[in-house]
Amino acid sequence: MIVPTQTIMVMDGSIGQAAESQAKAFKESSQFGSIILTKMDGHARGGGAISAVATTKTPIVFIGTGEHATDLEIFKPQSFISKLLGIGDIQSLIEHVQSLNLQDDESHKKTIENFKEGKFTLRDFQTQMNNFMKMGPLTNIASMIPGMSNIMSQVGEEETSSKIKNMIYIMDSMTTKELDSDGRIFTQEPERIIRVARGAGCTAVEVEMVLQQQRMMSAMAVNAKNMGGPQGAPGAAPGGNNMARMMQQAQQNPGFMQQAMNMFGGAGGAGGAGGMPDMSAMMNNPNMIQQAQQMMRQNPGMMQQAQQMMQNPGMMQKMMSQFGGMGGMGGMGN
Ligand SMILES: Nc1nc2c(ncn2[C@@H]2O[C@H](COP(=O)(O)OP(=O)(O)OP(=O)(O)O)[C@@H](O)[C@H]2O)c(=O)[nH]1
Repeated sequence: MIVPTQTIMVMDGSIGQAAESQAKAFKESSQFGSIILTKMDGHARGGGAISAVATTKTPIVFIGTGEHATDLEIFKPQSFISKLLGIGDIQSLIEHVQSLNLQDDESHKKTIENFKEGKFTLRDFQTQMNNFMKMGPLTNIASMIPGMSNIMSQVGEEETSSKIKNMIYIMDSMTTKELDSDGRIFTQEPERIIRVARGAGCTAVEVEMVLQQQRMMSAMAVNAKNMGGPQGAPGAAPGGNNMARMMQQAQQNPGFMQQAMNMFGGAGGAGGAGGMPDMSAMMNNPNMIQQAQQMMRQNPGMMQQAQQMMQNPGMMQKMMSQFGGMGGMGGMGN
């Protein structure tokens, strides 16, 4: 004979307002002592659970975030409410980024250094993409960032992560010399693009997309440097406080995230997941978001141009055929 010491009600996070009546009925029949709210990894935000908790006066103890037994997390009211209100879960994001210990990562340090000097090489791009993949399932990350979960739901986890992986394969197929360059070497010797495409098992256009994105990032780096900015301030090492400050800024202006994502392609178009490297850089460089914001304010045309470029495959081809004389996106930000 089993004598349970604790009865738990497991409730699907997507149940909505039916949560109240269901919880009430269960409470009356089985007097449960706590609640587990499942499927919080999906689109559901679990708003109905609030009324379930209120009517039954029973706490939520865990949330389910996946299909495995290990995908149970301790329920954190603050995170839950932030997500419910769509303002992102800054605290979890900070903890997550900190848990990666990027400040001890040599290539990450080098990227930050380069960026401060107004440089952003293909290797920096590769580092950023790899870091982004290290952060775990993208939908989990997206749900922590204000305004980003909507965008992710348009593009989809699988599509986004496979695009990022493709970009990584492309950069993995580059030589040391190419990676450490600003990318112009590909403009001067276009046959390199063909070689990389063959190595990565993709088309030359896809390689050119990667190069184009790196050019945009590098234009940002140049702009950031020209504008000066506070990055030279002593103690401005990437870390908790700066992170918090940076994310606060993002939170105050959630539209910016969306703009940034749109700028690099958003849904549709071969540029699809292009927003990712940018997001990653922003998350890892506390000053970047500020500077990017400033830059876009000063140069609103850039955003439009970039958007058009990414959404128009014909334009890509035209650019491809013009290789030689092309200053590319890099010139645009100046
Ligand atoms: N993504 C995700 N899937 C979940 C979560 N919790 C449960 N699932 C999946 O949802 C499906 C249904 O889960 P069950 O535990 O069988 O649900 P149940 O309420 O006992 O179902 P019945 O016995 O049919 O009433 C399974 O495929 C689970 O793996 C979660 O938190 N996230």
